[in-house]
Amino acid sequence: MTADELKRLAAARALEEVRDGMIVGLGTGSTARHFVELLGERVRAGLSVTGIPTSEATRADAERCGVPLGDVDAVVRLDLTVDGADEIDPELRLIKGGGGALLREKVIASASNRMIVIADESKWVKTLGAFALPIEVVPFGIAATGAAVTQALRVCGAAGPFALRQTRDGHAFVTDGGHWILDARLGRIDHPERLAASLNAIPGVVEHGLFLDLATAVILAGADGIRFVERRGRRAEGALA
Ligand SMILES: O=C(CO)[C@H](O)[C@H](O)COP(=O)(O)O
Repeated sequence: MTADELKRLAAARALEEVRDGMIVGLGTGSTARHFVELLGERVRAGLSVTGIPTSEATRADAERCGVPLGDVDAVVRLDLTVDGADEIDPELRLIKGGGGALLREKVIASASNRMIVIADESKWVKTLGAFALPIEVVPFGIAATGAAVTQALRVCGAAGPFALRQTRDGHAFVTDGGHWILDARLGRIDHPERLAASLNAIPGVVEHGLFLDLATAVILAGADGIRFVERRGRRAEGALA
């Protein structure tokens, strides 16, 4: 099976968690897009849900698939968010933001009673950090913010180079919120909580791709089938080694 087929399998399993009347956060990326498409099929078959998209790209997908959308500015709490991830560790800590939607994804996940992450098994890692950590920053004062990020990474034992994310035509990639992204190639992140706190303390940093204590479950699709991993205590139950 291809990675894309595995992503669709994970998305299909997540659909089983959706109930009539739910307000559902719609993640961003190729795995989340499968979920939106499958949700659209269920809506056409009579399911009633209100979707809250985490990006303009997902909004367009949801509209194309006929998923009814709510007003994010009027929603206080969501029942469930289903989203993809770039890396997932055994404590269900995540790196997200490969698609550049980390800020809205985190806002929506934080306001959700449950966050289910859907992924093919290649996203499961023992230690976070092989995937470059996205750090969303305001363009204003970028040199000073960059220096503060360098210092934060060093203090947290995660020193590594970072680069401004660019579009194919060489311009700075601009997020839906009008910010830029620094992608930090750290190799491994031994202390994600410490690094998250240090980055959060930098005024020019809007958000970062470390999603800690947010995912309540992960649906991993692999060659051996689907694994539903739930986070009950510190370490997830049913986790891979
Ligand atoms: O965080 C994200 C977007 O900001 C995505 O969920 C993450 O990049 C995974 O993407 P994909 O499902 O395409 O592998």
